Amino acid sequence: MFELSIVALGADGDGLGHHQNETIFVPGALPGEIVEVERQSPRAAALRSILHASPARVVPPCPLFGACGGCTLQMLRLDALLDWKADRVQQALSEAGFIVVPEPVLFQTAERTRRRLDLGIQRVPNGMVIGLHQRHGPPVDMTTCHVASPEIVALLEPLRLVFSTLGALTGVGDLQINLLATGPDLLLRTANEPTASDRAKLADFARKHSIPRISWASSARSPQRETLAQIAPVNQIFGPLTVSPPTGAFLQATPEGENAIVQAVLRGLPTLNKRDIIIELYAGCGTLTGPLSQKGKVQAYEGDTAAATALRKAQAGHRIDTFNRDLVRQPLSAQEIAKARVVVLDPPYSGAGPQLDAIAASDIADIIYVSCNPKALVKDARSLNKAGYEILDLTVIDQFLWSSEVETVVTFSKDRKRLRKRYPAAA
Ligand SMILES: C[S@@+](CC[C@H](N)C(=O)[O-])C[C@H]1O[C@@H](n2cnc3c(N)ncnc32)[C@H](O)[C@@H]1O
Repeated sequence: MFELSIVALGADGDGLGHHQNETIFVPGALPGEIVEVERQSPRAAALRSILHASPARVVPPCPLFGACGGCTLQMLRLDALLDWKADRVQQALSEAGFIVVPEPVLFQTAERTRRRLDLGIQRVPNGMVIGLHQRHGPPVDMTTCHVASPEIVALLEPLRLVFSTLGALTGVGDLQINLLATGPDLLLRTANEPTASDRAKLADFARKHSIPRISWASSARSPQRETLAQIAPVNQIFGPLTVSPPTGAFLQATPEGENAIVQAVLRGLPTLNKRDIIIELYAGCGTLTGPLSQKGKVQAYEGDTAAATALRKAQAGHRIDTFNRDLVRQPLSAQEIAKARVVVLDPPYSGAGPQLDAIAASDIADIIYVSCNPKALVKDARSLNKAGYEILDLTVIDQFLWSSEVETVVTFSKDRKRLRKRYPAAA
């Protein structure tokens, strides 16, 4: 056991201190605290007692705190959490080489509004556990939750009961819940295929609880999905678009978080006329495509075939052309990009990879980048910095309360007029 001064939070939200020239991570400790810890591994220690507490420390509101892996930062005041997320993003952009990083517009989602959850399922001797996984451990039964929408939490007990009767669920499984405009859309993953009796039970369950669709996929992460029951249409609204998303589709975590992202993207657009082309990369089912189509002609690119098909089906009558294209194997070339007035991209966690090089080389004036990973943002933003772009607008969004996840919308520009207007003192 030894004493440690916590000087910062690491990228995963663990307290970070230095001991005998080594950096040690302490889950549960906050910057400014002096703590007593016990070493668990060369780089990690367990918090044993707090000798001096941070003024930002609060009593975690959820009784599952400490067991459930979902809200590891619930001991931190929410405003301090948002400040930490904003600092991380600003530091990431400085690290990428930007000398001027504007103060971000900040947004934090409300409690109990999460509409998308990936839960673990585990059969136990006296029933079925459904919940978020412990850090590096099994799922913890989600008997209550301070982040998930109450509609989702209310469904968990009936799901435990029906799951405990399924032949396909002999051990562990996964459940993805997307709360769409039309109701909960469920995707169950198990190692074994559902039996005929499982299918009948889940169809009954769908009818009884007004669940529009329940689908199944193999735990082997196969892309193949099977609809077990569909009792009503499945839709989601993205601005002027009504899309029927495929089961398990990507959806922004909260409705307010989605709106904050959309508003930040629209704010980043240059003045457009009707003929101007907006190239949108990593479009998913159209979260941004719908609102963008009210501003210009959108060419939307998405790698997932099911998502691109759903978006294409919804595009009729709107200024949208959807393309199913893998942007790692076949990135848009600099010449293709140069046809647009602006590029909007919302890449996956790993960042934009080779696609970013072509964007940087295209010399397009304005780029709006939506990021869900500050580390990937550093790498991608560095290429844009080297290519001469500056930051016009920055928004930081916390839609994963009490976790280390953070979303960012950055508008990069080379348009001297826009930049002069934004930074008149520098002109
Ligand atoms: C963060 S999501 C954003 C989706 C959408 N913009 C939204 O807000 O709902 C990233 C998207 O990138 C897509 N994607 C991942 N890898 C890709 C690739 N190599 N090529 C094209 N799209 C890809 C995913 O299928 C997913 O829809």
